[in-house]
Amino acid sequence: MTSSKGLEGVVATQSAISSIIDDTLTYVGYDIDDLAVNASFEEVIYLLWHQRLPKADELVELKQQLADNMAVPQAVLDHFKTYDIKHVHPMAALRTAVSMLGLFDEEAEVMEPEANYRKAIKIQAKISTLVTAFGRIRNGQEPVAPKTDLSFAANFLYMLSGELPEAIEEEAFNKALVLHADHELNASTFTARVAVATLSDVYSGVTAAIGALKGPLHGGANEQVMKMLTEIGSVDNVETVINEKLANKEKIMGFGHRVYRKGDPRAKHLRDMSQKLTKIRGEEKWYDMSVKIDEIVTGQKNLPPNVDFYSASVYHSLNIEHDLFTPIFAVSRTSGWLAHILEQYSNNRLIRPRAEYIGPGMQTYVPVEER
Ligand SMILES: CC(=O)SCCNC(=O)CCNC(=O)[C@H](O)C(C)(C)COP(=O)(O)OP(=O)(O)OC[C@H]1O[C@@H](n2cnc3c(N)ncnc32)[C@H](O)[C@@H]1OP(=O)(O)O
Ligand SMILES: O=C([O-])CC(=O)C(=O)O
Repeated sequence: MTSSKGLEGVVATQSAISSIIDDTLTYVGYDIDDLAVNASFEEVIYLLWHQRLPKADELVELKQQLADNMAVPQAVLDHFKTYDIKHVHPMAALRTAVSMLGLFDEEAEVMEPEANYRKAIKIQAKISTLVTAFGRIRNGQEPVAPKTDLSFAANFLYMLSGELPEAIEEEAFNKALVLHADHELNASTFTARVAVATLSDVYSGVTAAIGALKGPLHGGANEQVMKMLTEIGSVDNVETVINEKLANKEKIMGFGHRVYRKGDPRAKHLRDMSQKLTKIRGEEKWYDMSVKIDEIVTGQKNLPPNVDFYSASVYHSLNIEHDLFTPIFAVSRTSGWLAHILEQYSNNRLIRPRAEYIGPGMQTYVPVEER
């Protein structure tokens, strides 16, 4: 038995949700370049969950269902006040909060497809409320109730800041949500599928996925990108700092990918938004620094930026606190996780690979006093 480290190149399941072929990403056959320019996040949610775009009335219905389900139990919000919130990573808080949501859902253990679909709506609707409420409560502010006539993207920004977003902010945030929604069998989606393939419940699947997304080699990289940009501080410092990191064999966050070779097709959309938004904010340095880092890393290492690189300066330009970047990724990717969870249930088999054993051969037990 031989193993593939990190399961590289292993095809572990079939899926009709998204595909990456020759560096082209599609959701249900729609090119991400097309969706990024034209689709609302709500349409993408429907697309991923139903494997087709919604008709007008179906979209209205989904928006209404999401709006109707945004409130979270007060006890879950109160839980944010039971620990030292300023010293807790928001992804850790989100992981626990989503798990807690399951405790208040009387259908949590009901495994009928209709009940699982209802849970998908509830989780997708409530995750925005959780992230924005966390962001406010830790700053001593009260959570802001959603405005049900706003889009998913606008509502998130409204609930976070308490102010209605400008059109360009809503457009940029919607695009970011669309771009992050699904990505074939990435680590967190795989985690979700493994969890529910035991026929565990939907909340367990999403909670497990949040834990996997949190790490800096996956979704956590966007926060680390902003940390790096902040540490570098100015365009003049880029060359020295990046060359030193490369010489020390340090990984540059936001670069490289297990699957893409020529480049991540999502990055250019985020790059364009970063350019636009940093200019509007009068903070072009974040974009300029990012471009220079990109030139060096891509030029020297042939490692193009991934989705996490330019999203950092986009979110920063939307006045979002840096440790909320990964929770925002989770808000979007929840749509993909849920699509994969529903797909896994619909044609389930336990996921249980093998390990190539490399430990000692057969040994004989020796009592503790004789060792
Ligand atoms: C949404 C997402 O999850 S996108 C990915 C987000 N993560 C990051 O941006 C973190 C930085 N990137 C990385 O760590 C990696 O590129 C990953 C985790 C994305 C992919 O990892 P893998 O496919 O396992 O590649 P692996 O880590 O083995 O790297 C292969 C080689 O490229 C190098 N490399 C890969 N990424 C980077 C990087 N960002 N900076 C510098 N070198 C890198 C490795 O050091 C390794 O070099 P070596 O062969 O000389 O040892
Ligand atoms: O697919 C991956 O390995 C990581 C990634 O880009 C994503 O999850 O969006």
